[in-house]
Amino acid sequence: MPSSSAESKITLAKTVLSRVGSVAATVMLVHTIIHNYIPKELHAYLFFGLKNMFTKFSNQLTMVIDEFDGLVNNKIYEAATTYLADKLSPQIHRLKISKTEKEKNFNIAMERNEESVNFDYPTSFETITMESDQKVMILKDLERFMRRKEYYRKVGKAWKRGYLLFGPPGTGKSSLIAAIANYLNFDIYDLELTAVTRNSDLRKLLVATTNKSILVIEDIDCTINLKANLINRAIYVRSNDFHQSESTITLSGLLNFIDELRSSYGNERIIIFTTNHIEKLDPALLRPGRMDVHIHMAYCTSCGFKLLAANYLGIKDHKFFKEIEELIDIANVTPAEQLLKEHEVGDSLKGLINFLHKKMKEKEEDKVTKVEITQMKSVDEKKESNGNGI
Ligand SMILES: Nc1ncnc2c1ncn2[C@@H]1O[C@H](COP(=O)(O)OP(=O)(O)OP(=O)(O)O)[C@@H](O)[C@H]1O
Repeated sequence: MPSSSAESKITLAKTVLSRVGSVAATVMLVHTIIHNYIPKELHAYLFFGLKNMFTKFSNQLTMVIDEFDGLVNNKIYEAATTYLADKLSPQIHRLKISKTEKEKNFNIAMERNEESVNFDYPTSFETITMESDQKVMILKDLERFMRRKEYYRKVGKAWKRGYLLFGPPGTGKSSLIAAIANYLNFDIYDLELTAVTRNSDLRKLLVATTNKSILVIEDIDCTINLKANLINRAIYVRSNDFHQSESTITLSGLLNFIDELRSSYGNERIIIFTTNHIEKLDPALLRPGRMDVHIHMAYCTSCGFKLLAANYLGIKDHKFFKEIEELIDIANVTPAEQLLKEHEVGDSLKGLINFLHKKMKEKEEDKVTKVEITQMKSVDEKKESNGNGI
């Protein structure tokens, strides 16, 4: 026979289940009434009211202080981080704050739930492999730019410089940006344009950046639809409407952004665009005054390989060098990553030789496929023209 305490537990469980059932039925009924009898336009207000009613019973209040207000820095966030800087470690991203009626102070509890990101990027001009003439040219240009504050003021131009880095993937464009930042001791602002939806937000972004900064827009050809934007640009210029609401960043918005950057005086700023396809860019973007210096990052040459081997492996010569140098000039590759795959110098170089042979084979196969496609096309065209001729 069940004991009386077991019986009371079963009764309690039944009561709880029946209450849950009736609450669920009520919720369903309310939901159906709202959807069937109340105009759609009033739904949002009604749900807002219900939500407010229920949150009155909650014992939690979530206060969110965002780092940015839109794209501009939020001063409250800055004040909060300054205040908390000496109280918290950088790994802490969530705080629980409480104060009971009897206590005088606020209690702050910490939650560790996010990884910190290491922004220490050790690339320098010493570790970048590129033609030495090109490296010297870039360094001279940067130094001249830094020296010329007075000159820019005198000629009435803003103290800015635009660089375009172009070349195949993996040829060191991002590494060169890091090297420039390290050399000048500038901050890098990586502008993720796909996250910016309006031209006006670009302007806010510009205001939010500090001096001594490098604004980077990577893969510019992929970021904005240049064809669509050419059309947008025409509309923009014709209507001369600076307040039109675009849903995406347009080429005209981007050009205005660069021009505004170039006309704001005082602070030294560098803007760098990168692309794997320079031929896709609008000439308006490339002209001097917008992009002053165009830097071609090419595939590694035998000379570049020697520099890379000296930097990465600490060697100036090796029995495998001859074979590598012969292959590398025709293989069109970027071998930096390959050299770091193995611990032993010999293994690294052997790995690179295998990689170069593989690339050469792929190139040959690619060539054969292309020839076959061209032959098939010409046969088809012949057939078509014969057919038409009948
Ligand atoms: N010229 C180079 N000198 C030194 N390291 C290089 C060079 N080119 C590539 N690397 C190395 O190869 C890797 C890829 O380079 P990086 O990301 O800079 O290329 P990228 O041109 O920006 O590529 P993507 O166009 O795909 O963004 C990095 O680890 C980098 O250190």
